Amino acid sequence: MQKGTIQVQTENIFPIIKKFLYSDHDIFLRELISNAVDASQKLKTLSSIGEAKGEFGDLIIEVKLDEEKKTITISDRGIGMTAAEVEKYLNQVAFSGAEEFVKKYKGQNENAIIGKFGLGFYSAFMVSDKVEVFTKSFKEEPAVRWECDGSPEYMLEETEKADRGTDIVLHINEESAEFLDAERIRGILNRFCRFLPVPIYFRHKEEKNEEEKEEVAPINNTQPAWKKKPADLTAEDYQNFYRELYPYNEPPLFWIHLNVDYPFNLTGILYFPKIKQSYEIQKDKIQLYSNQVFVTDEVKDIVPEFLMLLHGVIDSPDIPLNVSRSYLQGDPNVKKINNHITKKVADKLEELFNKERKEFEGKWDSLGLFVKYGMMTDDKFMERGNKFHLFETATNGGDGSEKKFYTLEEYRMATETLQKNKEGKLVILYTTDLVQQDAYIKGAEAKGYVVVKLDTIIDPSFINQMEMKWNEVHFNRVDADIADNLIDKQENQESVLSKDEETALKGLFDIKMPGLTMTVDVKGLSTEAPPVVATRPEFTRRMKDMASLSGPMGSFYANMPDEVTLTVNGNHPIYQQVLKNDDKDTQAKLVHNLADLALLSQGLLKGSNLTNFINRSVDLLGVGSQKSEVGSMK
Ligand SMILES: Nc1ncnc2c1ncn2[C@@H]1O[C@H](COP(=O)(O)OP(=O)(O)OP(=O)(O)O)[C@@H](O)[C@H]1O
Repeated sequence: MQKGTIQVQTENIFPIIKKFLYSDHDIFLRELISNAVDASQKLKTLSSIGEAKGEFGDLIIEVKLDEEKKTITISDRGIGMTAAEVEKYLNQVAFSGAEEFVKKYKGQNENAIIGKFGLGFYSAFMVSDKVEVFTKSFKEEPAVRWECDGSPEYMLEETEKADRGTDIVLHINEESAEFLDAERIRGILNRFCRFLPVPIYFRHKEEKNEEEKEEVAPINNTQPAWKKKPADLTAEDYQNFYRELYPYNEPPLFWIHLNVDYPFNLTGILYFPKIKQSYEIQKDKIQLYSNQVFVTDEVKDIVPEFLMLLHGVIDSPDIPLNVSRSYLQGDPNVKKINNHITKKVADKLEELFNKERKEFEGKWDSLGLFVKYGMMTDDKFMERGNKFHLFETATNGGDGSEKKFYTLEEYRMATETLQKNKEGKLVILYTTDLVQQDAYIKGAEAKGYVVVKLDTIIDPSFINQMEMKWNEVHFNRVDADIADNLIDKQENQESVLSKDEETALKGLFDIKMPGLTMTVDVKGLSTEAPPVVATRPEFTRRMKDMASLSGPMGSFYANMPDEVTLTVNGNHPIYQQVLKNDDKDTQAKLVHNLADLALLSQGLLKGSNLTNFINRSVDLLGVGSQKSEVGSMK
């Protein structure tokens, strides 16, 4: 057997690193500034344990753009490197001095160090023909200059440098000329470095004036709210931070401050935004940071799908950032983080619900969306959500009191006696349109039923899913049947019409109308109920609604005729007259009009059907008055 080490040819591997290390070239600046932050943090750590002596002064980082010389220089006042360290850290690709430092100084705030892989520095070659490093260690050793043109050969020599720290000079290559633009650099700094813990100043050639230089403010906020202790923050602080992140948004509803040390490291603030319209929902508003370095705002694999509606910041050094994104889903830390966030969000909602129910109800318009979405997509969250998911009543019940909110349990208690069907299932009555379904809501309320409002974009799917997930619950839209039949209790009603009369009446209502498939049912309802009620069976209506939301096949189904049931109230006095009318033509027209009125109240009378109704009504008015004239002449 033979064992050995695979040989890697640097000449071959170097171009690959340069080209494929990061797909996004902007990140060279993030990597080099992260190194400068690390160098500054290391100095603080060493000084705190007495290994670095003396004053270390202002640990600022400067980014200088020189358009004429075509250079970008990143300078720090951190620990610097000795010649030996340059050899070790910069000449060995994938040897991370950061990792070495973290291991050596475990327990000394090592989480503040960003570097991990020993590759970041090489991203400089993605945009440079040549990279120079001028560095002077905090140790009493001469400064050195390192130079490399991106080939595996480098140059290292002693040099003069007044201050401790490192200057990295990038000689920007031709293809990367875009980075010689001050606004472009400012944009990258704002994106990646906005919350780094060391002040960063951006200077470019135009600001030669020394006085002006003093006035330039750091581009970053070194102490973002999520890094502070919740106890040290007021509501205003949280709101201000939200405004800093999203200057154009309305103030958030509330927020959750995340702060975990174990078993993984996670800080952050998640905000619940105010949502006025469900179509406004924007995903991908959460920003992901690693040690205050911006990483991405595509958090798809890190937060549960339904929580992507939230806004804010998550910061974790434990999320493997440099690895391929598809790997994230399987990463155990990511899974734990996911579960933790879900739990925290549920905790917060439950706490608000228990402690400030009125306020919670007031925010239900926006909150409902998260809660429902969460309950549909995450079974663990559903268990929690059952406690604070609310049904809002359609109306205030006509007694001037406010609208009521019920949890499922409360709804069950309030309606149990009236709203159980013959199978013992609880029937939840809902409306999707307060105006359109007004008559039906009133009808149901008159019977003592509680109608709730489920009118948002996700409610149709929510209803379908909850019927499967909740036991013994059935949803019926309030116009799915006449009020008497909404809860299927199999109670028989007496009709004043004889069997023959019922058959005759049913025959009269056998009307054909384009775009509608009608079923007619003659029943004895109360004399006050309308003469005809049009209802759309829950099941077929739902199918059609769902179909209209989905692709081309969907629109095929959506264009199928509407299915309608006409319930003819045989007890209504009008039929005594209609049945006695000898003028068959007028009789047919009267019946047709009664059917049309019912369809009209369901919004189903359209196009030629509507035109016909109008013409027929005019006709009937004419016939009616003619007849009475004839009568009076007699
Ligand atoms: N500005 C600097 N000051 C002092 N040391 C530095 C500086 N830049 C780089 N180094 C040293 O060079 C090493 C290699 O840097 P590099 O960016 O390649 O890797 P890293 O920061 O360790 O990890 P990552 O690939 O995650 O960025 C660093 O760990 C550090 O020891």
